Amino acid sequence: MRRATVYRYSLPMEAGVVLRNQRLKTRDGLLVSLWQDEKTGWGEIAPLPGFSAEDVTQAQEAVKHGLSQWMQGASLTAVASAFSALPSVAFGLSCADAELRGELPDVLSTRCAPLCHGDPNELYARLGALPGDKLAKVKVGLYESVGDGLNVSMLLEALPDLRLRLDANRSWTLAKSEGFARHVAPELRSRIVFIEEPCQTREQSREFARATGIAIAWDESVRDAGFTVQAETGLAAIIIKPTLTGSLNRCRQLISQAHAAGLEAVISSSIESSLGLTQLARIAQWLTPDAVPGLDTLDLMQAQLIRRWPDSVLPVIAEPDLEVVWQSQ
Ligand SMILES: O=C(O)CCC(=O)C1=CC=C[C@@H](O)[C@@H]1C(=O)O
Ligand SMILES: [Mg+2]
Repeated sequence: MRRATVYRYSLPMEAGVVLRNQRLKTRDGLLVSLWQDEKTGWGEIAPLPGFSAEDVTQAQEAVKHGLSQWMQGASLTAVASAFSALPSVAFGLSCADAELRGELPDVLSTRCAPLCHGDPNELYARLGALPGDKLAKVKVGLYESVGDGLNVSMLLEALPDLRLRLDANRSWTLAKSEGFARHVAPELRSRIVFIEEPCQTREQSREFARATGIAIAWDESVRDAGFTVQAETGLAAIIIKPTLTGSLNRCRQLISQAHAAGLEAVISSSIESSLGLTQLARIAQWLTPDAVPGLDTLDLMQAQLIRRWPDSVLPVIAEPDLEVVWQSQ
């Protein structure tokens, strides 16, 4: 016996969440809940506006189609993998599949690299209180690159055991990236674990790494057509955002390729709800246990969905309060 339900959600975001120049007032997506032989599996399908090619309506049509095939006996692993052109659908269905098959371990560590923002005193206190290896992430490239350099230096000087990941989202010209580096003393640079996509082109980012000795990581590039995982001088990591990438199998393939090339593979959020984030934390613990994932995005939302992120005080919306948009017969 098989049963499937698809829910649609719309979660209010904190005011001021801006993604690629677009204000995100609500985070909209789908949840699937599957049942087979006394087992349940959940998955979240949440195309990210400005990043995903598909939108929620397209995803919903595809999910209904895929789940109808599953109801008729198709393997969900195969159904999920067939949606390579709709990565959010492939990822969500493959998570539900992995839960149904008992493949996705339950162990959940909430350790992730905190995103640095807000009042500097509060931030220093928060970072100072991080247990063990202190690793955090700073977004750069939104304002003047010189200011970014000064800010990053201040943080590294204030907390001598802090290491930082930076993310510029391809926003700098080479000249701007040089402006940043000029204000980060060479002795501080080794504590920048990497900077994600500093420049507008990959070639400029490589040049930045060569000129400054600061390691880089590919994020957007991983989703570019024709991208292949390769070791390169100055390249430390690839960032994998499963909702934008595809099925768990596709993510596992990228992770293995990265590890074989001596690169770190970092699982990162595409601003999923607490349900998707807890699954990403479990995936990270399972497939990339040595890399701290980038999952500090729950507080951008005003509520959690179905499963609670340990320690979060945000209210949780339960299953009966969700809108059902499709159910198997
Ligand atoms: O990677 C993380 O630590 C958190 C996720 C994160 O930074 C992002 C998620 C989604 C869209 C982006 O604005 C941003 C990124 O650029 O990596
Ligand atoms: Mg990034």
